[in-house]
Amino acid sequence: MGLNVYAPASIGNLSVGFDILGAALSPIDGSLLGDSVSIESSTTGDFSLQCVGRFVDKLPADPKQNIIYDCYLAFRKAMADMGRTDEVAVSMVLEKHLPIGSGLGSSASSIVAAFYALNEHYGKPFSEAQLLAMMGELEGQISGSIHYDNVAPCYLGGIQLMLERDGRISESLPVIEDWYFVSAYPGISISTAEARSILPNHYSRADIIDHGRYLGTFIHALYRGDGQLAAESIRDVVAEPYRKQLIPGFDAMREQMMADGALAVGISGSGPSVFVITDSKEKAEQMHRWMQANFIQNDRGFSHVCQIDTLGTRVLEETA
Ligand SMILES: Nc1ncnc2c1ncn2[C@@H]1O[C@H](COP(=O)(O)OP(=O)(O)O)[C@@H](O)[C@H]1O
Ligand SMILES: N[C@@H](CCOP(=O)(O)O)C(=O)O
Repeated sequence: MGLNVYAPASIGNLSVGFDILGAALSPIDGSLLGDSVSIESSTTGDFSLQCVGRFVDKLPADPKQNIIYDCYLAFRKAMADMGRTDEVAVSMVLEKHLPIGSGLGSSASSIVAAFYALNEHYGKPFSEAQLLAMMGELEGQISGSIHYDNVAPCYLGGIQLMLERDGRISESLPVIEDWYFVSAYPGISISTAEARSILPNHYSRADIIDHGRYLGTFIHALYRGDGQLAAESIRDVVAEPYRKQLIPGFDAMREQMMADGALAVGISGSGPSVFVITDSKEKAEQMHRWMQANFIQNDRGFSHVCQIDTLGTRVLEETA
């Protein structure tokens, strides 16, 4: 029996919660914005990985350099640690729909889809919390330090707040139902590890106070269902001031979106994708068209009107 698992794109940080907030996204036109992984028992007895899809060309040529292979090794080791050593290997197919270094949680999407598929395939040996811990570790292997703000929303859906306590890595926050997100990827690549390395090691007291106030207000406003206050609190004093120069036209884009009635604008993850929040579908569609005409740099770029994906990672198809 085979399975096809889909893991949605995500916005790390949501501007106001560096490494501690993240949201999963679904395009409102029903298209899938995320990687998917198919899995079945290997007929040769060896592990195999085939990669297909629009953004496959920037993946490492050797399947054993793909993060999916590391997920497989980590999963097998964890099963061996629980005494399951005689399991049959698997054949996997990765459909790479998220560009690498896009700020849309591309590596997280592959990692989450792979672990979810492996767990389903081998009869769910691990709990949600155990899987999430493994996903975070693999994400940390890529970006240089463990951060759950992509893997958690990608896996669990919604807006996730990282608690990082034993057994409670992340918890869902309330979602503002009428928020539309325009998610625009300009078509160039930024390495997460490099975008982390340019950030300061220390911040001023004023920045720390602002950061605490904005994040606290954001979470308070979500629980009150006050979308206006929540959006006004989406301000980034930690990363955007340092990362925005890596994104061509960022300031002009922000100015235009605010003039067009955006509730909030920010960098998606470590960029170069950006997100815009509005409470009107019509405005979101107008902003999406502006992004297509003005922000996207080349034919690899794209823009989508999205809402929060509350489902998270799921099985799309089971085959006999
Ligand atoms: N399945 C995969 N998906 C994404 N990146 C992968 C995958 N396998 C290996 N990689 C490597 O991991 C790194 C991901 O870079 P990163 O900037 O963290 O991307 P993103 O921010 O999009 O997750 C790249 O060097 C890429 O070659
Ligand atoms: N919190 C991380 C998020 C990185 O997201 P990605 O989609 O760019 O991998 C960071 O800002 O470094």
